Amino acid sequence: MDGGDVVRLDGVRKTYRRGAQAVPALDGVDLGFAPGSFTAIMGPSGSGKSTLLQCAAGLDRVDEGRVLLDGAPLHELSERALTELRREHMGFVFQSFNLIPALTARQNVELPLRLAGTAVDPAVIDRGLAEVGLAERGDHRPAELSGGQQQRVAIARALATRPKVVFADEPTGALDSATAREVLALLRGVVEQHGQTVVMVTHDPVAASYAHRVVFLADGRVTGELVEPTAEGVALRMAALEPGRGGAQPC
Ligand SMILES: Nc1ncnc2c1ncn2[C@@H]1O[C@H](COP(=O)(O)OP(=O)(O)OP(=O)(O)O)[C@@H](O)[C@H]1O
Repeated sequence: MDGGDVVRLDGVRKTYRRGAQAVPALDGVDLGFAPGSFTAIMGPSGSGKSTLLQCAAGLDRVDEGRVLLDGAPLHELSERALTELRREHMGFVFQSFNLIPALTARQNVELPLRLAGTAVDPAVIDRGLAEVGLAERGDHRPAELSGGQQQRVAIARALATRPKVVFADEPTGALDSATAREVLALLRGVVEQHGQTVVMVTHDPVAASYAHRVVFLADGRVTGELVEPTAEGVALRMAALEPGRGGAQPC
């Protein structure tokens, strides 16, 4: 981690209120994502993974600390400036694809460019669809595509503006394992071919093994990381973070 990180979190704290109760979701997180890196965020349920992604993307405000995108402090920007910055420099991929049902695959991929007021070059959209293996499917609506194909459209859409960083929240959570592997290989390929930066939250050790690095969270803190992870190595770390989930422990 250094000053060249695309995204940096420094001393980030975030506490939610549930009635009179304070729920600390992030409890002093220092983390950087280097250009061209693919990072998986893992941890037990409630450990703060989604909150970390939301804060890193400026979708949620931090209580303490700083979030920097290419050195620009997100926490100091107005909502309007944040929205514009997200449109231009961030891509998002979700578990449930979040495509617009009434639009074709091509129109879905074009959407971030249109929202950002950028001219749409049909050749660029063709290339984007071809890159995700959907050159022939541009005119199909989401309902006419399989789950894996829909997620490929979502990846092409996330990359349309050539963003600095793509945030993926459980991108394979709704896919069968063979399709999930294809989508993950595609994501890793994108990182390697275009030097894109991807930050992915996942529960799945196999999904995490496609990343260059896995960061483990527990109780809102970073508890460790694995570089060039294997699925087995990740599963072992997760078992240590989730006592009682392995089945061997007495009830
Ligand atoms: N909007 C909210 N209001 C109140 N508490 C919240 C809110 N969002 C998250 N929390 C709490 O903050 C903590 C961290 O939640 P978060 O969703 O970031 O965890 P997570 O690791 O993504 O969990 P999961 O794997 O179950 O999705 C949890 O205790 C959660 O209940």
